[in-house]
Amino acid sequence: MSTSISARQLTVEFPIFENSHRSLKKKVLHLTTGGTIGNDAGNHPVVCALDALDFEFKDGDRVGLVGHNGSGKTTLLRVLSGIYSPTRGQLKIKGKTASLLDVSTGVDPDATGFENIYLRGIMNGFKPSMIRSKIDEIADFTELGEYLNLPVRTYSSGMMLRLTFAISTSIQADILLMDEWLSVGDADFREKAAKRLKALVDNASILVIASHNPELIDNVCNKKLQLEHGKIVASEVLGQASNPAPTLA
Ligand SMILES: Nc1ncnc2c1ncn2[C@@H]1O[C@H](COP(=O)(O)OP(=O)(O)OP(=O)(O)O)[C@@H](O)[C@H]1O
Repeated sequence: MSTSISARQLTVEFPIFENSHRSLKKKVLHLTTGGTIGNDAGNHPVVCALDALDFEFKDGDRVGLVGHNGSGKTTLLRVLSGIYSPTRGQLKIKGKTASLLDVSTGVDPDATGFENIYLRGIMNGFKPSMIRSKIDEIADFTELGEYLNLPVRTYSSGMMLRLTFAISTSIQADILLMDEWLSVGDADFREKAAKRLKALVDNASILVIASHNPELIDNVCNKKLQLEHGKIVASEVLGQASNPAPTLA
């Protein structure tokens, strides 16, 4: 089965629970950032974060989402990952999706590192036997040793990132979703993490990444979609992506 993502008139609106929305609307009307403030069919105020998007991504696509703050990049990644449902329109996804958005979401601070590896596997729908087969590899990659037997609330932020990065990148998927290129840990770990991430990206059929770094988009992507106020305002085919682990500022 070939991997693909197809959107027709894909729209995501967020209701605004705010009494003074009329004055709010006036205030934000002239801002250059953010989705458009309007009303839904029931005349309730909403932010239109994605406004009737049409696009098609196929095998081999490395899509870079660019645009100003609040233009809708994260909302698009979240709707592709299933965190949000479209308010209107259609979204058809063929293939298994892995999301590297919000990698720390769902971590239980009172559970140990090992238990968190297991819990995340269950949340991702894996059978216990499958999780057990991956645990050693994930544990080795973190280099956290005996700390994996301690509750993660005792971890430093760098240790926590090692764990969540190792867990999130242990799943092979057809479609990979990223909000900026992940870069974690101290110098040695960062190099190791970059290799692991590159392997994951290379093996995915489709990559969709949002970034404010033009160099990253040029290095990694072969398509660029520019969003403004929740709409696609430009779509560009880039040169052949060389797909290296990018150097980040
Ligand atoms: N949960 C939410 N509730 C209400 N409005 C939201 C919510 N999430 C996003 N928005 C609005 O949707 C619009 C798009 O936001 P989004 O986070 O997708 O932008 P972005 O392009 O990822 O921005 P950035 O580059 O700053 O990360 C913005 O106007 C934002 O205020």
